[in-house]
Amino acid sequence: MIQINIQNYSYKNKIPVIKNIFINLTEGKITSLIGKSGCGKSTLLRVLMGMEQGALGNIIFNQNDFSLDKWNGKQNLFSMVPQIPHLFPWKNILNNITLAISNEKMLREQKSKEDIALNALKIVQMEEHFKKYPDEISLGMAQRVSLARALVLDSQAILLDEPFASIDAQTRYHLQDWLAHKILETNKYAILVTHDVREALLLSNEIHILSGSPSEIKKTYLKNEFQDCNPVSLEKEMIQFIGS
Ligand SMILES: Nc1ncnc2c1ncn2[C@@H]1O[C@H](COP(=O)(O)OP(=O)(O)OP(=O)(O)O)[C@@H](O)[C@H]1O
Repeated sequence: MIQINIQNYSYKNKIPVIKNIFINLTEGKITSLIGKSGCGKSTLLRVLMGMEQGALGNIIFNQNDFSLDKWNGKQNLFSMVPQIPHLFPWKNILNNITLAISNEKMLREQKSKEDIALNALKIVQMEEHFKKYPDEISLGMAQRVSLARALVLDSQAILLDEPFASIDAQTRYHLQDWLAHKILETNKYAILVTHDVREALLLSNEIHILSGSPSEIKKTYLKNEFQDCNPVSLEKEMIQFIGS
């Protein structure tokens, strides 16, 4: 389990954006965060990535207690799959992945960076496209490459920031199902930020609703509580909490 405790975080203007965030992540499962635009979901992910510093709180993993005041971009517990995949257009798909592989990983696994990258592309079913360039693949395929890149970083947890937001409904449906299986198969922990209540209900083990100013967790839904509920009335209830 990864225990996340963010007491608060403010940008330099000192106005707190988030407070009292307690989240427990479970191996192989997806935990979703839902909230209004601007409530601080991406900020929360950026704090976990060590991209924003100065948060108060701690992260506990494998009996290690990491204080957030020492947390920075060198952390290797989390990696992120952004909403828009950031692939280098001048590198082919294979080299977009090899770039993310450290020399330590190569030595540890006794494999070339190319072999490690091809294996990650295989997990996301993109190995046959390895020679293509980012402008020769679809957005859904680019999202899978972005996930492969997160996988080679060897982080325990993957932070997914609205990964399906710009993808058409049919591809999204396919990728959602596929993603949940990959998280389980690779034993990763995952946080999914989404605006889509149905997506959260479909994929998550646990859903946290963020609202207020500063935002905090207003309501938590556990899978064993929501899996047998009527999805339409549950969706209505959640939307009310999102707006509160
Ligand atoms: N670098 C920054 N400096 C100061 N304030 C910021 C910065 N980045 C974001 N904010 C503010 O922090 C708040 C939360 O922004 P954030 O992007 O985390 O929201 P969000 O919930 O992810 O929104 P969305 O759903 O639209 O992506 C907003 O009020 C935003 O204006």
